[in-house]
Amino acid sequence: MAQRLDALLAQTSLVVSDPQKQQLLQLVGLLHKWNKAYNLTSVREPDDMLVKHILDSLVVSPWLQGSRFIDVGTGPGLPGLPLAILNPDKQFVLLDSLGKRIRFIRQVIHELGLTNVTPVQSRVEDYQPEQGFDGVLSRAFASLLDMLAWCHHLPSVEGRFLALKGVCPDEELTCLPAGLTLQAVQPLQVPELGAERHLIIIKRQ
Ligand SMILES: C[S@@+](CC[C@H](N)C(=O)[O-])C[C@H]1O[C@@H](n2cnc3c(N)ncnc32)[C@H](O)[C@@H]1O
Repeated sequence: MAQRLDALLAQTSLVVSDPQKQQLLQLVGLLHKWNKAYNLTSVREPDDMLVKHILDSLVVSPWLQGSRFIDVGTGPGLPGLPLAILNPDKQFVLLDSLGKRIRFIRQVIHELGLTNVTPVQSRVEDYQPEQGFDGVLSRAFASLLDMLAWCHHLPSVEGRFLALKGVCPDEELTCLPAGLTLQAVQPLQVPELGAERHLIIIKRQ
């Protein structure tokens, strides 16, 4: 599994230390183990998890600007946990409404010794942070327009939405809510995924 991770990372420009690789492999191990009882993801095989969950999350890292991020509808911590492992100098709130997913994230934090992750069990609409975030991350959470409606209170004045999507949601991009503007549609290359990925970056006007 370690060689497989190295081979995948070699197809990216990401710089990942040996301890970080170890933590990513531990995360896959825990996902695989807990998935049997908790049904955390439909991706069952560790090898598939490396591509579809770990690499698919890590490729967002170059677009993280700032120091405080929230991953809404994080499920079992995706993309938040891989990004937190790769960016120990940044803080990540991982939010989901389901208790069993937050319990899994707490276990990962404990076993990997992560100090930059805060799990929160809440519906995103009800969550009122003391401070806005530099980035609001989402993957497989909701339609773009629903996500923007439910999360409008989360970014700081300069903060941005970073939505990880498959095919670019062109139609939704033509009707963004007032006060928001499209900053970029960034195609992402996920090694060996064989599917389109895009990062939609939206900021305040
Ligand atoms: C399809 S899963 C995606 C999980 C993860 N982001 C991923 O990419 O694998 C969507 C997650 O959003 C959570 N969710 C749905 N509506 C929510 C809401 N209003 N507030 C918080 N979490 C929500 C669900 O509990 C679920 O874990």
